[in-house]
Amino acid sequence: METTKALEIIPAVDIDSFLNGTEAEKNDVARLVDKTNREVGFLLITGHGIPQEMIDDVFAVSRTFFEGPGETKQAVMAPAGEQQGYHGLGLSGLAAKEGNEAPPDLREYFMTGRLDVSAPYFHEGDASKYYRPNRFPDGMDAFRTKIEAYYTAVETLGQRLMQLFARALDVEETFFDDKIDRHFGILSSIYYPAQLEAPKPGQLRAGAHTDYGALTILAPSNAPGGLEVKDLSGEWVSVPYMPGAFVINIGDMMQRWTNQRWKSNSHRVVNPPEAVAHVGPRQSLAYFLHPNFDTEVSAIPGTVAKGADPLHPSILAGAYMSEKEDAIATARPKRA
Ligand SMILES: O=C(O)CCC(=O)C(=O)O
Ligand SMILES: [Fe+2]
Repeated sequence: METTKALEIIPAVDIDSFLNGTEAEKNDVARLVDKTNREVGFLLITGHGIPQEMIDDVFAVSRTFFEGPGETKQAVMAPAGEQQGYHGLGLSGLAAKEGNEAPPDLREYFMTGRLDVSAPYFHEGDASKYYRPNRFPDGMDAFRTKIEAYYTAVETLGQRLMQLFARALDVEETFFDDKIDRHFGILSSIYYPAQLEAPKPGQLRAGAHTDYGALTILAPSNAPGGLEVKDLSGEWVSVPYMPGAFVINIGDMMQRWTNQRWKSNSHRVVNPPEAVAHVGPRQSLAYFLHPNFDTEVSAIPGTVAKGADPLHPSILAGAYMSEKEDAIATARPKRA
């Protein structure tokens, strides 16, 4: 499908007019966001204020890490059941979350959580499960500083996007503020290697899945073998690459929060065409915004019709996450 057609399904929104605009401009952006989130749950945003150079720096330090010595990666491996740290090639598959049998995804990734988890809140009760300390490789200072700077930038953008979402949902713009001020958002720097051998039948760079947080801020790179999302008729559409734009999508928790008014849509990362598969890797940066672990996710006022019951019971964000993680753990794909 050509880009213009794809942009009708997944529109590009300049959010500068929300961040710095008049009331009328803010409302225009909010209306468009509401429409898109109802229909496809994916949009592109420009005017977000994060310089391309900052994104490119994270791609560069990440590439050095992923293409560097195996020992460096092993040393910061995330232990089973933990997110922070390195996740090796062929160890996990996103399709498993949906209960689908599939060979492991053709990707490796490095995950960074909240930068400062020293306050007591992050250690009370179950909390420490969601707020683990980060695991950075020794002697790679640029890797750490570039990732941390980017984490802070997308963390702030995520908070502003939640304000935009609140406006789009016709609640106070600050509605989500105290529900995400101690979020357990996590940044994944993902590396999809060049494919020197053909993938196994059914094997993808990332199998079809939905994200489970509130929203995802994705910085893709312009390499063949990219992101696809389901359109209204259930056909896969390539998400267009637009320099400087982020892809924003709704996760399962936001779908629940909006009583399914907004769609947490299925997406996947396909393999590159065979002729260019060996040429190089694809990289992306995905920041998953998860609310505070003790935030109650229940239908937002106005999303349930008069006299109707909410479609889902209320659930704590942390408990919801654990449920999903357990489902993945029991459905781990077979090693290729
Ligand atoms: O790399 C991408 O473009 C998307 C990755 C993704 O969907 C995920 O990690 O949840
Ligand atoms: Fe995803």
